[in-house]
Amino acid sequence: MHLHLTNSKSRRKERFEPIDPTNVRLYLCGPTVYDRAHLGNARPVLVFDVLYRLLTHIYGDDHVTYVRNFTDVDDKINATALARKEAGAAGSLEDLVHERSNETIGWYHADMDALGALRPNHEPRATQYVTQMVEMTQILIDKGFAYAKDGHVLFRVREYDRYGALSGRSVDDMIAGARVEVAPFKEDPMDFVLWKPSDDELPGWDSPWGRGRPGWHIECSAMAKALLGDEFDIHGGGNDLTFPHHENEIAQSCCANDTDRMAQVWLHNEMLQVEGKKMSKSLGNFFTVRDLLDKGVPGEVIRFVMLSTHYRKPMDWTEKKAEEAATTLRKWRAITQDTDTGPIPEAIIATLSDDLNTAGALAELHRFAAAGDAGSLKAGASVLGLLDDTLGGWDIVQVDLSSFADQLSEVRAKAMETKDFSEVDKLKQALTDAGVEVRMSKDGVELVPGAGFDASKLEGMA
Ligand SMILES: Nc1ncnc2c1ncn2[C@@H]1O[C@H](COP(=O)(O)OP(=O)(O)OP(=O)(O)O)[C@@H](O)[C@H]1O
Ligand SMILES: [Zn+2]
Repeated sequence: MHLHLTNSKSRRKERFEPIDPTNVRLYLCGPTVYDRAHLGNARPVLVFDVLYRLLTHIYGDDHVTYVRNFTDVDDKINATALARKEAGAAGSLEDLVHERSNETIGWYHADMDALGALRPNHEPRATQYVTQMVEMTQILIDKGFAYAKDGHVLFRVREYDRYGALSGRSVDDMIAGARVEVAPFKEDPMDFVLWKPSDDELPGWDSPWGRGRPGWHIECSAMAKALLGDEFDIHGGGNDLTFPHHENEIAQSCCANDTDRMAQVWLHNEMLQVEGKKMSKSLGNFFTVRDLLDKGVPGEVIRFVMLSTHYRKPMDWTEKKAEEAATTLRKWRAITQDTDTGPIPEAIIATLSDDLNTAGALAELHRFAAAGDAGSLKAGASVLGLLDDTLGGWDIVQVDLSSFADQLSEVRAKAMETKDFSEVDKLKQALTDAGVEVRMSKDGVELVPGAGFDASKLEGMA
């Protein structure tokens, strides 16, 4: 059995052969740490988490190196720090910038942990690799691929004849379709920034081109090189990063390192959407992972919903999907409660090896559940990071809601006679507050625990 992945570079599903099977190397572009992650930001993390789990299963725990960076050089981080300083916060601006990044990284860890995403082997912060970024920029200048002008350093896109190969577009097409900035310090509007000057009061680093800071793209090229080498196996991110970010990473790395490729496989997830549009900060159509967790949706339910659509397809988050996931997980948790994990079923590995078919793997788990094969269910689920004892926020106490349904029927019957519905309303409210959906019809009362169901809120009421 072999792992196959769709390589964005060839636009084909290819058999995966690691460069070095004793050290399979992955890089995922991480978040810019200026604010809470929205649900869309969690998608690449969960896709890579399953990939990481699958690769460690195939090649061994100590034979996979997974790097995900933090971009902690950013105007919005600086803006928050400045606002805090102006509001009288203690410490230098530099301290406040650092404080903001640390705070956001803490949130990110808490949120992704709650989704059961394993921590990567390395989580470099851009600010720790500025020396390497300056070095790489200097190499590009020395080779004629970049030039310095007015405190800026720019990459000369027309010098790299393979530019555009990843997205399969010509430079001219890309210029036509992109918002490329024309600036007096650019030889060509297509050229992109490797280094730019920094204001005196903002964070900056000394460089041969004056005090400044790195551009976003060079950050990933330098961190990937430092931790994974000149060429590595799989590079990923959302497909919104293909152009220009990944195209620029390839240009920088290949030209600086004299290589034909940066990564052998480029893996891109499709977008999480809201009414047909990418969920994004700039469109304002987002909610955060924390919003959902705070509403009582267990991390495991979020994870299940995200994995129920193949990573190369766009998807929506819906309440209905969350309800269904919660129902399934509650059932599976009940089945596997006292079960020892069995051997990992081949069917799960085979399905995931077919381009990370997570939806297919969930269908396999449904089959194990239907057949009452609790050992395979638990073992198979572990590769997807599900049914894990460490996943919190999840009430697995099996409550019998039937006594509440009886109670509600009784009070309702009484209220029909007295015409005083206050007791009915009170009980209904208590159930709703505990995350139970109350359905009343003339045929009776039906109670359905929702994704945010919290059994502890019903204690002492029956
Ligand atoms: N709606 C989405 N669905 C799936 N992945 C997404 C979505 N939005 C962003 N991503 C991915 O999240 C990761 C982190 O991206 P980044 O920090 O640049 O996001 P951001 O700038 O906070 O988000 P936005 O794109 O909303 O402005 C990237 O891999 C990006 O491709
Ligand atoms: Zn990147």
